[in-house]
Amino acid sequence: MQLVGLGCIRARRVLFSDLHLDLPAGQVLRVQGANGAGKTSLLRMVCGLLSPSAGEVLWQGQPIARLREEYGRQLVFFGHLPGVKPELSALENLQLLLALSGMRPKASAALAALQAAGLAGHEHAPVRTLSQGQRRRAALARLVLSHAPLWVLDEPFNALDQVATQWLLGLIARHVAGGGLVVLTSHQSVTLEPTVPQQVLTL
Ligand SMILES: Nc1ncnc2c1ncn2[C@@H]1O[C@H](COP(=O)(O)OP(=O)(O)OP(=O)(O)O)[C@@H](O)[C@H]1O
Repeated sequence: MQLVGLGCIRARRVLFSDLHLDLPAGQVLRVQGANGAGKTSLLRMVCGLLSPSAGEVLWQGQPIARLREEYGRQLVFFGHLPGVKPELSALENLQLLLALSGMRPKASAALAALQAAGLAGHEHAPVRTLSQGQRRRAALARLVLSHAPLWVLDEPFNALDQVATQWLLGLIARHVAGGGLVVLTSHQSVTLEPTVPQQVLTL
């Protein structure tokens, strides 16, 4: 992925401009900065959810604005809010999230992903009955099954305990080792495994 001369103006305020970055596969880009610096705005641009004020995002050499749905299938976006439906169970939510990205895994695989996310015993409970951290674990479980090469994760460690944090760090390390690309923000001082190639962008 390349960011080419990317600029962002929101509410008449320039958040960043002329941002150039080369992001080869097999690494993590960690975006950091103060509240309101523009981290989420940048992540939304990377996903094609927000149009840049200037410049463009290239994926495999092509502007993402031209790739549209084809690009959407190549990425997983995990936003600030976990995006799970409270009335559905953890299993149903996971199956729904995967179906939206064109995947129909067997129930056994989805159950195994939830168990890997530490939700054994909660697979069939409505998500509204789960804690904040458990809800986020349920939403993050899709990363276990996803084949998308690009993960865009906005504050993925929020509300996660130590065990879940280590689990997610392991998932990220495995994804990157397999040639995936991860763009994430985090206010927590979470340390990626030392083997994970990392770039840091401060806005
Ligand atoms: N929908 C919107 N319309 C107009 N301005 C917005 C909108 N969303 C965010 N902004 C403004 O853009 C700026 C950057 O917001 P953004 O969410 O990208 O920051 P952030 O770095 O992710 O912050 P935080 O660390 O608090 O999550 C803020 O000043 C915010 O007020």
